[in-house]
Amino acid sequence: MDIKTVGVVGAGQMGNGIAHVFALAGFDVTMTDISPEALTASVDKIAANLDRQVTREKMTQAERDAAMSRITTTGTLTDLAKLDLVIEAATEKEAVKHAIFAELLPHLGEQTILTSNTSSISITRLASQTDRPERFMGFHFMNPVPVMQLVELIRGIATDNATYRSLEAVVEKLGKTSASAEDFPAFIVNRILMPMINEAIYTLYEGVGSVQSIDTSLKLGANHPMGPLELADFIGLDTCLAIMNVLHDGLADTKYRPCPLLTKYVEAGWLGRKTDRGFYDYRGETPVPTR
Ligand SMILES: CC(=O)CC(=O)SCCNC(=O)CCNC(=O)[C@H](O)C(C)(C)COP(=O)(O)OP(=O)(O)OC[C@H]1O[C@@H](n2cnc3c(N)ncnc32)[C@H](O)[C@@H]1OP(=O)(O)O
Ligand SMILES: NC(=O)C1=CN([C@@H]2O[C@H](COP(=O)(O)OP(=O)(O)OC[C@H]3O[C@@H](n4cnc5c(N)ncnc54)[C@H](OP(=O)(O)O)[C@@H]3O)[C@@H](O)[C@H]2O)C=CC1
Repeated sequence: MDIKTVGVVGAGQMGNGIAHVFALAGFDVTMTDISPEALTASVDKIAANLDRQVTREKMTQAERDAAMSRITTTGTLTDLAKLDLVIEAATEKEAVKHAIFAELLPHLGEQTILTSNTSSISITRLASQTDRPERFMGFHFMNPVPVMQLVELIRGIATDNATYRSLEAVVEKLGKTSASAEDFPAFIVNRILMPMINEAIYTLYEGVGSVQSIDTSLKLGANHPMGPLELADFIGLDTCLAIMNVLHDGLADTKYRPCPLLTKYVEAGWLGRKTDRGFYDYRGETPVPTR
């Protein structure tokens, strides 16, 4: 299927990055969110990111304006129903995703490909709740979407080849690289990355190092662009905890036990950058470690 029109559900950090790269690649994008404020903030963020790319001469003003003109927003989820491709990028909670699909499905175009940007949840289980498991896939972008090269493609048990090939072609058109992952908890990137982040939080919890020493160690000792605690704040601690819970429940191995300190931060509502506080406090001019 030749995909031209794309719907994005959820205008958080991933939704806005996804809309950004699709609009820039020439797709018409419609975004929706339950929060009108999130939609406005998302469009502002895309505009600011594109402006920076113009300033740094990565694109022309005309390309920036054309990309912005391809993005529309709506508060009505069913406005996305007749598009070629829908990408669900709402909060990492299975019940939220099911509710979105349940509302959308009665209106969804027969040929529309439905995908989820989930970081960890079973694609087969999500697909089984829809009327189109053969045209349902995991379509996993990395954060920040405009910068990261990889997109994981995850087939559910029933996904057909035509759907897989359509999404492979879309990734190519975005100028990104796809990697195929089987449908097991957290797929490839997060199966490996998230236990590393969780272990960094245990290292903090057990007093082996401070926030600063743990992040400095991995940045300068392993050449990671961000320390694991800085990265956890960047991803969102609620998302990190949700992924660890999927790994723990899905693989039934205690090595995936979420660190109690991670749970405590989430319970406090300290979710990282998006709430201005996590392992660092972002309310001042420079981030200050909270432990
Ligand atoms: C949880 C999941 O399900 C899966 C995941 O996504 S896991 C998370 C994966 N992501 C990572 O591991 C990110 C690790 N961090 C990094 O790679 C880097 O720190 C970074 C790319 C985010 C920033 O790099 P940096 O060198 O410190 O910053 P900086 O020089 O300011 O930025 C580099 C470029 O990225 C752009 N950029 C940085 N942050 C951005 C953002 N949030 N949105 C858009 N563009 C951004 C900058 O504009 C700059 O672009 P140009 O090269 O065109 O000028
Ligand atoms: N953060 C990351 O690094 C990555 C995340 N992902 C995945 O992408 C998805 C989104 O994550 P992320 O962008 O970080 O999360 P955010 O918390 O930044 O954004 C989620 C957005 O979805 C909105 N939302 C919640 N319920 C609904 C609904 N029923 N309909 C429409 N919108 C809704 C939220 O609104 P409100 O705030 O009002 O609840 C919020 O604006 C998750 O599945 C996550 O696992 C994938 C790759 C990387």
